[in-house]
Amino acid sequence: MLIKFIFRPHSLHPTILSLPPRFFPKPLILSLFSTTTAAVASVSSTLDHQQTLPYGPSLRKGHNPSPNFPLSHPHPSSEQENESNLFNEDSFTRVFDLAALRVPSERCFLLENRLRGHLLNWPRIRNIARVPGDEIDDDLKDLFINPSNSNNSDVSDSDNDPLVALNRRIYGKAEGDGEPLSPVLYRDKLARTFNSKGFVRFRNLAKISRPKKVKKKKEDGKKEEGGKKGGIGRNEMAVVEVVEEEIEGDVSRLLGAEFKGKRWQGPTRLLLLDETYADKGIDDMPEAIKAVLKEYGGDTKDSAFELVKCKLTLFYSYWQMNEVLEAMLPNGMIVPSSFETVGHIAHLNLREEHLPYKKIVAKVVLDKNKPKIQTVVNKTDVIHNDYRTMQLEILAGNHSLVTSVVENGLRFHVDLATVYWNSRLSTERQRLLNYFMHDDVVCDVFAGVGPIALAAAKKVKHVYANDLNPYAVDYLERNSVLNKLERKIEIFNMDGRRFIDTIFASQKTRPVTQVVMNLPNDAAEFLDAFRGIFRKHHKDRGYTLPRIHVYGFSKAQDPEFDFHERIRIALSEVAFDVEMRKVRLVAPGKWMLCASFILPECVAYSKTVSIL
Ligand SMILES: C[S@@+](CC[C@H](N)C(=O)[O-])C[C@H]1O[C@@H](n2cnc3c(N)ncnc32)[C@H](O)[C@@H]1O
Repeated sequence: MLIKFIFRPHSLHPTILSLPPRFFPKPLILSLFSTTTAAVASVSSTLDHQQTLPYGPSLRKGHNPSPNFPLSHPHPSSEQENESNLFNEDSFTRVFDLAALRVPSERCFLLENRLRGHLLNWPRIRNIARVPGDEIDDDLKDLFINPSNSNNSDVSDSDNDPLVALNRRIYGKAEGDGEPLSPVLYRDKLARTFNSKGFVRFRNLAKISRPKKVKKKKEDGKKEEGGKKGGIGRNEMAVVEVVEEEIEGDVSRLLGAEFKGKRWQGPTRLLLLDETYADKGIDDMPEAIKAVLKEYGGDTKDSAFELVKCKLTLFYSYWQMNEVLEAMLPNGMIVPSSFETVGHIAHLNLREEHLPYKKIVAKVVLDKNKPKIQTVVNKTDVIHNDYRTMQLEILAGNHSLVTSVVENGLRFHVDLATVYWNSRLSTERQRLLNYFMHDDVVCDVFAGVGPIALAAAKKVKHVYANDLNPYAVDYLERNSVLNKLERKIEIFNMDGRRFIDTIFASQKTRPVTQVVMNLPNDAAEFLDAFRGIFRKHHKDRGYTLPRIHVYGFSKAQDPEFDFHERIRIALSEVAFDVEMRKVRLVAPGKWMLCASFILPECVAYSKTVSIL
């Protein structure tokens, strides 16, 4: 699978960055800033520049709650660096001050529609936020909204107003408003006062009787992850908090966070307003918002509609790969923002200029693509060995290069250290498969771990597959068993030229109708092996001439013509039709091509053969 690579130079204005100075390599800091401290833009200077910043969330906006959080390893990664020490994730925490409408939960969707265009609308942030204290039990809600409905036997007869009764419980006062009881006595009193169903009504009271759960500290000291999927909540990528004054004698521990004395307003939600309204008062708000407040909120003291200030905190996990890299790589450097994947392995192709930052880049790629990606590698050299295996350096994650890939409905086990695999060719392989018919017999000369051979085996009558690399043959065998295709495929481990001779010379093999030669660097040069393959047969017996699909590279001005020429030379024959197709551009000016043709009769029955 290929994840698109977008190379684009980034140009963070240095004075508005609120990242610690050590994000930048020293020479750059010296050339761009008069002092290193200038690089640490203060919260106020960040805000000063916010007008010039792009709309939407950005690491250059908001403020870092701990701007001086030291980065343990500021500089380009060295070989010894431990992944967890490369940079401090807390440096990427940004707090944004916002305004929000606090509305009753049951109305939030209706109002979300009505206020469209005035809401925050940031990627991956829901406009409707839940905050601690926005929910209450339905039973409690009834009690507050319709006090007269209350049939709670715990409400003392003398207390006609259930709120007063509840207040008594909260403050633990004895009858006659005596001294507050100690929490222990108070709890004891509550326990005795309630019947067995009492705890059902006041679930939080039941909770406080239980010992508090000790949160497990993660080994690496990181914040806990998980929680509600895609939503906003603590320990996730973002959290919303309402900024409000402290209420004296916080009672939330007794009756749950949702009960906040007079401020309690039933189940509510926050509708996060557009960032441009952050500092505005009600009067400065657009008419649509004012209308909602007027219509539903008014001046009623108990109204749940209110304009509140809140803080939206975005953590390291919120930011996308390119945003994090942009902040860390030196100004002007092209940000590597995509990679190829093979199973759990992300395969980078870093440029020379990225190499000093390769570990940082790899860690970000890993962090941002977990759990699918478990290992990040970089290709260190061009492929130039016989087996076409890549020279890879493991940069982050687990060190296993054995992975499993699903292609064309088949599963392949591959070890990138010892065998060839290229996910970019999956479309081409699929195209080739469409060419094959049920009664075909396919011969794959350079089969690798079997992406073409096994997919063909699923469709055609029989397959002969070969590879020179013993590791590839081993995986090809395993993959044939894994996909339950071992009966339809025969596997060989020999040089391609010898394999062609073996298959066509043998009396035992079935007549081959399709030949695949996918070794683009030099497959055309193997074509001479087809000279005289039917030399021992009589032409009139009507042997099927196989269709050959051969791949090749060309850097020529006219790549099709160039490749055609090479095929003609290899077969020593000029008069035959070749279907030529450009597969893909593998490097600037270098094409991969596929030529398909029926082996000319004069070549197959030639009396002169190539020397093996
Ligand atoms: C480009 S890979 C293609 C593998 C497979 N067809 C695929 O699409 O993944 C070429 C394969 O040819 C094998 N090879 C290289 N030289 C060979 C030779 N002389 N004879 C047979 N196989 C060879 C390599 O080991 C490698 O697995």
